[in-house]
Amino acid sequence: MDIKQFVDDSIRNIKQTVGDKKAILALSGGVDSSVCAALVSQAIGSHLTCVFVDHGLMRKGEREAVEDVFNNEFDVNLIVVDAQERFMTKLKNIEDPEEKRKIIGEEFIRVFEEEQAKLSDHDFLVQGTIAADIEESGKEGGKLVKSHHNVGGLPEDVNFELVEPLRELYKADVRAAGRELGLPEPMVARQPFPGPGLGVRCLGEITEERLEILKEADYILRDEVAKAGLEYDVWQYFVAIPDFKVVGKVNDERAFAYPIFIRGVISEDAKEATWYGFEEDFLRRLSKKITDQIPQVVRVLYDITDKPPATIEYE
Ligand SMILES: Nc1ncnc2c1ncn2[C@@H]1O[C@H](COP(=O)(O)OP(=O)(O)OP(=O)(O)O)[C@@H](O)[C@H]1O
Repeated sequence: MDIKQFVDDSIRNIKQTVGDKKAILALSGGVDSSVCAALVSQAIGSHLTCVFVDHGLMRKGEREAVEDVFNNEFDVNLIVVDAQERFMTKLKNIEDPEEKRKIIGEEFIRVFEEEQAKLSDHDFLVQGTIAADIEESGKEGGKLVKSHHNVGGLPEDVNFELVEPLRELYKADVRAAGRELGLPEPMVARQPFPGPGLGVRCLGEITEERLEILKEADYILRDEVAKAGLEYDVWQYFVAIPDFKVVGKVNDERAFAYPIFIRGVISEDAKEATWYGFEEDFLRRLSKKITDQIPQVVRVLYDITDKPPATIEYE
């Protein structure tokens, strides 16, 4: 595919469709919605309003990266909604993974609807639907493995006209379009990240304490992977934290603190995955750094399970 041509044609089409009206887009900081935002902004500039919902379940630095790029590099109207407390309140005492996903998805839609209600002069809704999304949703009779978190779930009575400029693209082309539009490489090359964010990596009930530990450990892992130049070798790598403690020994004293799980996999399409074999030195360095920098972690476990029988994520 000629990406430059695609970008030019899309910008022209979007200009024609939206004209001098306004459009709204839910921006997650993920590849699809970011590329969509960049593309549409080239066509209609600040007539595009991007709503980024900070539910507190993003990785460390992600909100700042989105703010930096879309406030400074692109001419869009960016609204960042601080919704951490709202989400934490809804998620209190909820342990079941499916219920957690459902609550996060529903609450996201509610927040988005509230923002959209304030923008009554916006006639278009831009969605980062890509070819694979359409193929996936077209499949009949698939068993529910995980409930889906998507703006596709927005209620039907919303009076918007849809704009979906990426419908015909596969992921590699979406990334290429992002590069063509000048999005920063970390945003364009971002590894797959679950819709409910870190909510499904903070196992069982989500607590602020464990969420913080998770964010720090995940930050260290990403930093080490980047330093080792492995970002493009490992398909997905992340940390999960369970909701139980284990015994350790810190400064010659018994400690009762958290273990964390590290997972790294390679995969083509997430349907199957093989665990990634990090070098021993890498794992030693990582484990030491995490336990040195995060006193609440006394054990680092590396997951050596393929999918199947495991899934990539833990919940
Ligand atoms: N925290 C959020 N703030 C704003 N929009 C969001 C948020 N989370 C999800 N969305 C919206 O919901 C869509 C679907 O979310 P999902 O997590 O399934 O991502 P996706 O299909 O991989 O797309 P993306 O790459 O844009 O994240 C996103 O494209 C985005 O429009």
